[in-house]
Amino acid sequence: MAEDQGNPVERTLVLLKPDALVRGLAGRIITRFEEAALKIVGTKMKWMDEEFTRRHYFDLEERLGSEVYRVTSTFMQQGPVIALVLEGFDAIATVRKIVGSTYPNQAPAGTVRGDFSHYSAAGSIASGKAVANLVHASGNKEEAQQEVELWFDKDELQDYKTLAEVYTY
Ligand SMILES: Nc1ncnc2c1ncn2[C@@H]1O[C@H](COP(=O)(O)OP(=O)(O)OP(=O)(O)O)[C@@H](O)[C@H]1O
Repeated sequence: MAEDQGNPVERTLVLLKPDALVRGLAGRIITRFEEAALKIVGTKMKWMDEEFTRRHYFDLEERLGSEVYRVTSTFMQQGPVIALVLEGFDAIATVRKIVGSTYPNQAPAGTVRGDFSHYSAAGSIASGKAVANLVHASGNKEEAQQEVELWFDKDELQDYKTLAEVYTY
């Protein structure tokens, strides 16, 4: 895969957050990405600690304040996460579209967050909790590159062809 009408092949990072795993939704969420012909090129399971959470969400405190950072950091360390690197045309925007907006109560039906969750920022922060929104997905090119590098060594990423690439593109 090189380019599709000007759309470049991109790699993006997805985390299935602890709420996705404890609810047994990992397989169903991964299926949504596979159904959209996104290719899994890297995967691992990790229980994040404070230091790694800070590295992943390095700008969250500055962007959204210390309370949001505190609840999000606690939430992300409640259980293991599954990290995926997905590859495809326009993968960064495509994955964000499949995932839906940050606050599940605003995410349309048909998106992962809209279908499997319903929390709002206001309700969550009022009860001292993070927005349990099941997935993290890189927001833009720069973030995707930083996050893939943070989570994966080069030799942990695989190069192979899917049937869609062989037969469709
Ligand atoms: N107001 C809030 N109250 C509680 N938790 C919040 C709030 N805003 C954001 N969060 C948590 O912080 C995470 C990071 O927020 P960010 O603005 O980066 O959204 P996002 O890019 O959609 O989410 P993510 O980075 O997890 O993909 C959110 O996914 C959510 O879990």
